[in-house]
Amino acid sequence: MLPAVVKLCCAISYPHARSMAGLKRTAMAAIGQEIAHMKKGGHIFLPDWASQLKWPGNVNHGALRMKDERTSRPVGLREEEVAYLKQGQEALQKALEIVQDQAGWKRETSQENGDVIYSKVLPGAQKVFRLEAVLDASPEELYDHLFVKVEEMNQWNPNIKQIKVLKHVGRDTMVTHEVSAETAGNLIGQRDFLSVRHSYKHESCIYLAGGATQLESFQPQKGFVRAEDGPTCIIIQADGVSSDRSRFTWLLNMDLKGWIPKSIVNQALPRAQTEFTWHLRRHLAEQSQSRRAQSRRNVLATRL
Ligand SMILES: CC(C)CCC[C@@H](C)[C@H]1CC[C@H]2[C@@H]3CC=C4C[C@@H](O)CC[C@]4(C)[C@H]3CC[C@]12C
Repeated sequence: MLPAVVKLCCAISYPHARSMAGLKRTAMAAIGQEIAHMKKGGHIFLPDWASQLKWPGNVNHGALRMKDERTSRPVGLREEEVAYLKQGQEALQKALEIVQDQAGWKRETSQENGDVIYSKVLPGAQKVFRLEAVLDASPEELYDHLFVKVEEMNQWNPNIKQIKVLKHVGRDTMVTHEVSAETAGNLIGQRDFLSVRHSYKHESCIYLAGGATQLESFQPQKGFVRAEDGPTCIIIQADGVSSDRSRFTWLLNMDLKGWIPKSIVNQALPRAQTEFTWHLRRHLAEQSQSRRAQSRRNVLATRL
């Protein structure tokens, strides 16, 4: 299929390509070479430039423009896998653009523990929420709970009924299916989501991005309204003061679909963020408690 499409494109562009001169011609030749490389052995080998995303000019995460040492290496990926990787990278880029555009954010709630939720209405009337919190865990630990052990999330978060990884693409990208739990009063029925999730580590920052996707073998299921999550991201930054603390920024950008009054959705979403963070904190506290108990047991065992 791909070779046929490439041939067709070449045929269509041939008259234009012939009349090109100078740099344009050189660029055409380079693209042609890359396509030839990509076809090798039925696998698509990502060229170096594939990981170079187009970042907006004045972002403070501009360092992301540098190469990601894990994806810049040519990796043997199938065509479909490359598509998921690209979707994940694009979700990250779009989500960061939303987070970093400082205009128009309104404070929704601020809590005694310092957590703040801001909201903003995007062009097209979609309202997004941004939670800022400081958590008692290192970035690696949060990455472990929120990305590596994503399938265990429903064990500590009752708002998530079920979560399954349907596909892994390398270490940093996956396709997940989530089912939300019933909400209090059941004003909003259960939703299911099919998302591509992508993680990106850069220096002391970890990014977890997500966006709605499709999988042919996984059509919307009867009885569920398929909602759309993303482009969304969580940014985890090491806290300057302590290595066991992280700054947590979470952009919730969710289209719940179905016929629910806007006012209800706009209350449910920041509440879901607050609850999620509450359960995450409780889980982290339990984890560090059981770690401490284990190390006490280890000390005792070595003394005996
Ligand atoms: C308002 C009601 C109907 C929906 C509430 C459920 C929401 C809060 C749940 C459903 C699915 C959940 C997501 C499932 C998977 C991930 C990937 C992980 O790496 C970070 C958290 C994240 C992004 C979850 C955030 C919370 C989430 C969006």
